[in-house]
Amino acid sequence: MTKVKICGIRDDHMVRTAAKAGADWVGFNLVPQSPRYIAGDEFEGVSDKLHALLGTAANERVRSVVLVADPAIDFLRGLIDAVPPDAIQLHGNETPDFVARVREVVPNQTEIWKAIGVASRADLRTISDFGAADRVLVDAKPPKGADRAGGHGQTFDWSILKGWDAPKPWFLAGGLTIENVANAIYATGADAVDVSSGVERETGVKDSALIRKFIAAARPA
Ligand SMILES: O=C(O)c1ccccc1N[C@@H]1O[C@H](COP(=O)(O)O)[C@@H](O)[C@H]1O
Repeated sequence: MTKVKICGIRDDHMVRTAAKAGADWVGFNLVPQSPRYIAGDEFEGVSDKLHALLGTAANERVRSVVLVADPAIDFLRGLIDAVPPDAIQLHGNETPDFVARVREVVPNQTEIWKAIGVASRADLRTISDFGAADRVLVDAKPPKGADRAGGHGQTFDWSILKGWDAPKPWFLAGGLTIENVANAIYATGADAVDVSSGVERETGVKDSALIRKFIAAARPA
């Protein structure tokens, strides 16, 4: 069954909605430039709000992911000490060496995911450099001049994944919607998908019905 991550959730109600709809992961965004940012106001940026959301996810038995971009190592230490998520998603310009450093400071029970923007088969080859990552998110590259690496609702040419021998577990991300997700899974062979913009009624505002429809579309009966 295709696994689904719903990213950019900002309130308890949507955590519960996603969990009840059958999401495998919920993602919380700590990228300040993002419209899905969960403001950090204390403890090196780990806010009470994030703490509460991670607690709700644990109660709802849905796995939690904290999305960061080019974080300071000390910031990650603070995050882990406060309340460790099930995964940390690195969605900036992190190098393979940096990801390896993150792996050293984050306990093994928290997975490290690395997002890679792709537009060609050559971009896919860079993935094998990220040996320290548990999973990769294969996402569209951001538009030119964008202030953040993801969450733009843009797809990429899925045909570049044809015949790809993935070196590790991976997600398909980038512009997935209730209309295109089934076709995207068919075209790429992805067994896990990640969505943010595609389940929003307006930028940064998740929609319960779209979350339910997206998960149903990713897992047709
Ligand atoms: O959602 C954001 O604003 C965001 C900001 C910075 C880095 C990543 C971000 N989102 C991630 O991007 C992909 C694709 O999102 P979309 O479905 O195309 O909106 C997804 O993994 C989000 O987690």
